[in-house]
Amino acid sequence: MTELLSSAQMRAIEQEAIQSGAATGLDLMERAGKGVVDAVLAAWPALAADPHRAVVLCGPGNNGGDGFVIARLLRAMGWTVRLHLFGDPARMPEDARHNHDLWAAEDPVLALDAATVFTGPRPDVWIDAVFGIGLSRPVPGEVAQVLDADAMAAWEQSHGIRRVAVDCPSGLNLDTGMIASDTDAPEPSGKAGRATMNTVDLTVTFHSPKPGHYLAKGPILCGEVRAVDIGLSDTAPERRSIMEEPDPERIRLVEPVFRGRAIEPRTWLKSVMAKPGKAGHKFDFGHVMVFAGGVGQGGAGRLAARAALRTGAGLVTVLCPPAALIENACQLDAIMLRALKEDVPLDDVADARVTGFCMGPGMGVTPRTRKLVQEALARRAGPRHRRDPVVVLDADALSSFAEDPASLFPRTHARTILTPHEGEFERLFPDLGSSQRQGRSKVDVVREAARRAGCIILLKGVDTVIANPEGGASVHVAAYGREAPWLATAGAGDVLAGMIAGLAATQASAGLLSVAELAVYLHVECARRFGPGLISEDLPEQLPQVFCELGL
Ligand SMILES: NC(=O)C1=CN([C@@H]2O[C@H](COP(=O)(O)OP(=O)(O)OC[C@H]3O[C@@H](n4cnc5c(N)ncnc54)[C@H](O)[C@@H]3O)[C@@H](O)[C@H]2O)[C@@H](O)CC1
Ligand SMILES: Nc1ncnc2c1ncn2[C@@H]1O[C@H](COP(=O)(O)OP(=O)(O)O)[C@@H](O)[C@H]1O
Ligand SMILES: [K+]
Repeated sequence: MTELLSSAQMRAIEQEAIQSGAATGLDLMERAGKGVVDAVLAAWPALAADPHRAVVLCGPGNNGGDGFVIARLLRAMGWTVRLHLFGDPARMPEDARHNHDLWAAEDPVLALDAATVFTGPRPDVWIDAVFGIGLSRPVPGEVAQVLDADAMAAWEQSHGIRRVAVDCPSGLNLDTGMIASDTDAPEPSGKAGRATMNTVDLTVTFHSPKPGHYLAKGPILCGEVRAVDIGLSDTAPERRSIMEEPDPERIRLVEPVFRGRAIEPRTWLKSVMAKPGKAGHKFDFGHVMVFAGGVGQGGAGRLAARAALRTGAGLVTVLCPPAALIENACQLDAIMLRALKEDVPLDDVADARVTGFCMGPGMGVTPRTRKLVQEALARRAGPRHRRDPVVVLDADALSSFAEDPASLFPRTHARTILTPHEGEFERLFPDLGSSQRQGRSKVDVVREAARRAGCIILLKGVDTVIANPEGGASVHVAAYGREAPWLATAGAGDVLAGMIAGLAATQASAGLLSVAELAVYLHVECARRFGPGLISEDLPEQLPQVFCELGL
């Protein structure tokens, strides 16, 4: 997992380095500028062969200061650089001002407006160093015009220009992934409130990536993200072991990376899953009960059940109303089946060996669903188990509490996870819904929801955020080479709920949040492995091959 640093954490680490005498602000700016130039040449080695043309856009703060360093380094390599500044040099912070002066002593500082920028010759490389973590309000109109997606069309063959952002495409908020003028939900298209913001090919950030590179519009705008080392040390770098829950102070990115290095995925899988390398009886790997709906409503539950079995649960049973028994019996083999009559308590059908409940998909939004959820949440660990059964609440199990979410929250426990999509999330947390965020990030609201609900919350999407009540949070993003648009298909969420239940019910020693992280990762791997044409039934069937390819 890579730790994603907020702007405030990044500033604190920088200040610590400066105050301790480890580096000066100028050193850091020089290393940042050099890091960008190196990253550009590494991304497009042909650019290193001979001098090219660059346009560098600089802003009034230290992001602009980085831009002045980049311009100077490219100039020293013989490049032709046109530099445009937004803001008053006299008011720039000291280090940025110093780099401005080094540039201005030899070359002009041009105005940053569309007329001046686009009347110059077509560059090979375009560097956006206008705003970074210091963005505090919407980008001013004249700058927005220059950064507009269509503006570059003023040059011929503009698609061939290599577009590079320093820290972030200017206008992107690195804490939230939103564009400064956004007031509400992230849109999938990258359309900003003002105009369509330009996307870049490469974003070079410093020391560690930031949440905004992965949340909301970040993945649409940033192209590829490279974090370059500028010699800062962090006092809290992934202090925890790989299977521990995240540090409440930090946000982590779900990926097979540990202590800053890529690790073999199997190391991660083995640390989270119970089965690899262990002998045991089927009951040693848990029993998941999945609740299915009535006649004609069983598909979602069956999908979840199949996913639970394929992820490694020793046994999986589908519970359904008696009238739906035949329908389910026709479709299930390895998965067991039991009828649950309307007036029968859960304890009558679930013995002490049940280690997980998956509830919601297809169950129906009914008082009966509410009652069963309450009964599942009241169950405690059986004599052979250390932990209470995991309870995964999805879909109708969540919507059944829409009228009175507060009646659910006192009953949840540490082995409860709610897996809403945005609509279900808004039903339980109306003030945290996507139209109510007002500058709060998806991580902020999921953390708040987890605190309120007293359990783990996983809010789905291209960016999936998982948080626990202590504030630990993870982000998984299906982007940057792991796109999975095939998951936008009915039932994909049911499969995810089943995967979480199946992994957690095995009584793996990793915590539930770590299990959920792995489930989300595997879910996307399954979709990517199958690719176009995927329907939800295909997802669990990919698991054996995905496990194999990940080295299990
Ligand atoms: N913090 C660190 O550790 C490092 C920071 N560096 C660079 O410094 C940047 C942060 O520098 P700053 O804190 O100076 O912030 P920025 O340079 O991102 O922006 C701050 C400046 O922009 C103005 N501003 C913000 N939003 C505006 C808007 N919408 N319209 C007009 N003006 C606006 C502010 O008044 C301020 O003058 C980073 O993004 C990074 O590029 C690097 O030099 C390396 C080290
Ligand atoms: N475009 C996409 N890219 C990546 N993941 C996606 C995409 N669209 C949907 N998903 C994932 O697919 C699942 C859909 O779940 P959900 O909305 O509950 O659907 P359903 O109720 O039909 O099962 C979630 O895990 C979500 O994160
Ligand atoms: K920038």
